[in-house]
This record gives sequence, C-alpha cells and structure tokens, in this order.
Amino acid sequence: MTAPLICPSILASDFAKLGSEVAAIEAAGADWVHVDVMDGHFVPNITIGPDVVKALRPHAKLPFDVHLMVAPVDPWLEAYRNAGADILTVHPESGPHLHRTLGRIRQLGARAGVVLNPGTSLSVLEDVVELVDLVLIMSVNPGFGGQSFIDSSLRKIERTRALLDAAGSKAHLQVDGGVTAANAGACVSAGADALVAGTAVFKGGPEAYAANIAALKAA
Ligand SMILES: O=C(CO)[C@@H](O)[C@H](O)COP(=O)(O)O
Ligand SMILES: [Co+2]
Repeated sequence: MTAPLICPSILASDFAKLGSEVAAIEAAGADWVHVDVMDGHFVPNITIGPDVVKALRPHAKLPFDVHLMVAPVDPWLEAYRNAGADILTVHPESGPHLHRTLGRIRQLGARAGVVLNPGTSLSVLEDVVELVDLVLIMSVNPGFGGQSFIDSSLRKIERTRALLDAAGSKAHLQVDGGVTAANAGACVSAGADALVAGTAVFKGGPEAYAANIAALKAA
C-alpha cells in the first residue's frame, strides 16, 4: 500500500509563528499545507483570511490545500486563489450551485475539492464527480481542531472509494478530523490516500514534527 499524503492542518500550529510553522512542516516531510478557513457563520469559529494565506505563501513550496468553511463561498474563491491556494475545497451547503462553484474553481486554475460533513449524504458527489480533483470526508463536524474521530467515517470512506472507482475518477480521497497514528491505517485501508492532521502533527513542537508525520505515513 502506498503511503498517504500527509496534510498538516495549521489550525493546530502556533499562530504567533505561522510562517516558521509552515516552513517547519515542509522540512519535516509534509506533502500539502492544509489551511482551514472559517467565517464564524458557516462554522462557529473564525480563522484565516486571504491576506494571511498570501503572507504564508513564500514560506513553503508545498501545495496549499485550502478548506473553505465559509458561506456564501463563491465570492471568496478568487481571493484565495490569488493568495496562493492550489486546491480549493468547498462544502455543498456553502452555496446554491455546487456544479457552478466547482467549475469556477477549475476556471481559476486551481484543483477543485468537495467536502462532505458527517451528516451530508454521499449522493451529492454523484452528479459532480467529473468536476472534482479531491473529495474530503469530514470525520468530525467542522469548526474546531482536536475533536475525536467519528468511527462511522470509515464506512463512508469505503463507499466514497467505491463511487470514485466506479466513475473512473482519479480524485484524491482525503480524510479530515481526529486523524491519528492509531486510526490512519484504517483510513488508508478504507481507501483514503490523503490525511489531514492537526493535533497529531503539531503535538510536541517543531522537534517532533518529522516523527509525527513519519508515524502517520507508516501507520
Ligand atoms: O477542518 C477541520 C476542522 O473543521 C480540520 O482540518 C481540523 O483542523 C483538523 O484538526 P485535528 O482534528 O487533526 O486536530
Ligand atoms: Co480542514
């Protein structure tokens, strides 16, 4: 089995040192930088605006994987793309026309992702599968880091893998929320090829990042 892509969520990093945190995870072997954007409306937390993404962009060469928890999302796509986002991932609930939103992301030259909350049906994906480069399965309800992995997510990952394979899609299948070295193997066995991890990467400070990332890859 190939090792999964590891996408540290900088939500769990030291916000007073974001530039050096992004550089540190790149040096420690991360594959993508996962940026959680929250608006205090779609989810009950406020985090990172496009100016912060722009300021962080020179600190790493890794793809910036921007998870937009913002509604309405459409007015923000261009700003985050211009700020340096390589992947823009949207919730179906964050706009009226998912098909149009995904098309717009690709038109902007970014990879398009769709993210399914624990309570969102996988059927949403059926009609847009040809427009997605990434499917993100939330294994917690969005809004905060440090929550516990919802075990029923494993079955949803399996069902998503089956749907993508049946459609001949090469989209990445990413998991986000409560991912640790203890459940990473089960996520990959279920069909995930990319793991978001905040707490599990940033615990222990910069000296621990390489070992934390290696543990997730090996799991
Ligand atoms: O999108 C989200 C939360 O809404 C995630 O990306 C979390 O930030 C992951 O953090 P951990 O659960 O790994 O601590
Ligand atoms: Co996220």
